[in-house]
Amino acid sequence: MVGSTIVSAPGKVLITGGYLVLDPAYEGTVIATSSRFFTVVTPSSSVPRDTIRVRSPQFLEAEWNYSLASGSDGLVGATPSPANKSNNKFVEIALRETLKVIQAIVSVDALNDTLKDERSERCGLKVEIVGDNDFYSQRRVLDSLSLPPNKESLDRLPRFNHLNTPIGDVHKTGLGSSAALITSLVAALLLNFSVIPASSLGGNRSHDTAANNSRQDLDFIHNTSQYIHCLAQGKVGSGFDISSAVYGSQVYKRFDESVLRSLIDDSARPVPSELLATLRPNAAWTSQTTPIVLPPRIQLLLADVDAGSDTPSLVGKVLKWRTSSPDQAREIWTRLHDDNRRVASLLGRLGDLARDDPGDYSASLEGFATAHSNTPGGAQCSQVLQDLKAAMTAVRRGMKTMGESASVPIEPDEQTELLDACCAIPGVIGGGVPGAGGYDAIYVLVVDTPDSTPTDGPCTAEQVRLLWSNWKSLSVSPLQSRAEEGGLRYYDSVAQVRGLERSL
Ligand SMILES: Nc1ncnc2c1ncn2[C@@H]1O[C@H](COP(=O)(O)OP(=O)(O)O)[C@@H](O)[C@H]1O
Ligand SMILES: C[C@@](O)(CCOP(=O)(O)OP(=O)(O)O)CC(=O)O
Repeated sequence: MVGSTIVSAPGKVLITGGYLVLDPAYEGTVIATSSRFFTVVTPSSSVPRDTIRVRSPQFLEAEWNYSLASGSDGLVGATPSPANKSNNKFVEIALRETLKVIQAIVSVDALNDTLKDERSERCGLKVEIVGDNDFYSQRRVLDSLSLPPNKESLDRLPRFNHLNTPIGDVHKTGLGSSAALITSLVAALLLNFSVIPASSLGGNRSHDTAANNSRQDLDFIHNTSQYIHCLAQGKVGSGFDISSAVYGSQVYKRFDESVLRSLIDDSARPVPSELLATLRPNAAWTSQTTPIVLPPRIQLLLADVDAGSDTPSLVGKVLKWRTSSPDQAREIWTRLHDDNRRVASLLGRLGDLARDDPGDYSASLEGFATAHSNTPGGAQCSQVLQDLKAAMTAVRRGMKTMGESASVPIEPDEQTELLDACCAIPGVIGGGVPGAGGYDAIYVLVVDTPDSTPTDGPCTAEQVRLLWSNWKSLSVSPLQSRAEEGGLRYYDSVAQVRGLERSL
């Protein structure tokens, strides 16, 4: 096969369920973002034969070569070249383990046949990886251009902007770069070596059409990506990030970690047939995903507060406290569980109301956004909006209580002050600290005003962004991401992705 295989996977925002989702008894609601990671895989004569060359053109010193050679077991493995200037553990493990999985399905001859250029001569494999700007803090870039950290400045940056730094020095924003990277890379490799047909990924698909694509193939990509991500991270997390990268926005319940435990703990590293037996979709994978879509005209806003909390250390402390104070923890978990479920179910209810009576829905949103209780809107819809606001406030309170009880800054006071100010703006439904919380980021759900609607002043989203740019006690920088429902996507050519050709 000659030509590029291009796959993208979205980032994530866990709006409810932080910490709870680590336990299979509880779920989390995760929203996939419009910000995506793209992997482009091309058999190419510009790369020496028996070599995989990976480049991340947004970073300095970000080229890694891997030599392909058959080991004593007859399997083709990928070994990092000693000339590489740095390691990339996530990429290295993804290449090594995906190649193993591929060879459990296709012969070495078939694998080598794929590595041919347009003249049918043996060649190497070029792998290019880029992520949307939101995955990395752009503050330093904006500073160097003397631009303030606001939406207008970010809109001026090219897509897949070069960060002028090695990957290890970049500040992350919490959208889950490694999960989106691994998922897009694993999928692109499985497609390139014809283990999975491109049709299983679809194009701009919604959850409905995804159902028509091969769920089994998506599940296989999911299981393989979960395994590789756990191996690279050195732990089995809840996996909500990989799940949303594959299937899109959803209510997620984790898999039982025993399905991966022996593969991760096996220092001898499993052989391809063992890997395949576990990673092929089977009943041991117990995760549950229920697609979720934000209701029409409800917009997700995100901001990075650039203090960067360390998720593993927060998680360790919270889980330790949960074990040492089981009764108090159970009470908090139970209450949060109810409030989290209420948020998901009210979002679904709003979506139903929008479908059943769009006029009434719009009027209710207008009333909510302008805080005019006399705006003609359906009583039912207005009530659901108020209930959603109350449920989101309760979730915030629960997360704050969890943090205070475990002596961990899940929603630190500085964030509380900021979120309270956001939530006081008419049209803001609620907000919170995504995922594990800390000083990382905040999210806010707002009523969106259609461009065609004449407004007296700035719309809710603009008012929120104005608040952020004038906020003094924390440096708050907006992100550009919107909520999206979709997961993995396949593209026929780089021209289908705005800014991709220029960035490579
Ligand atoms: N553009 C990229 N190209 C290659 N590898 C990347 C890229 N962005 C991130 N990574 C990999 O992901 C790692 C970051 O993973 P992690 O610390 O888990 O962050 P996150 O919380 O964003 O997932 C980096 O060290 C690097 O190995
Ligand atoms: C605590 C958690 O439940 C949620 C963490 O969510 P984040 O979005 O904060 O995660 P990182 O990408 O690792 O920063 C841990 C988990 O579910 O694995």
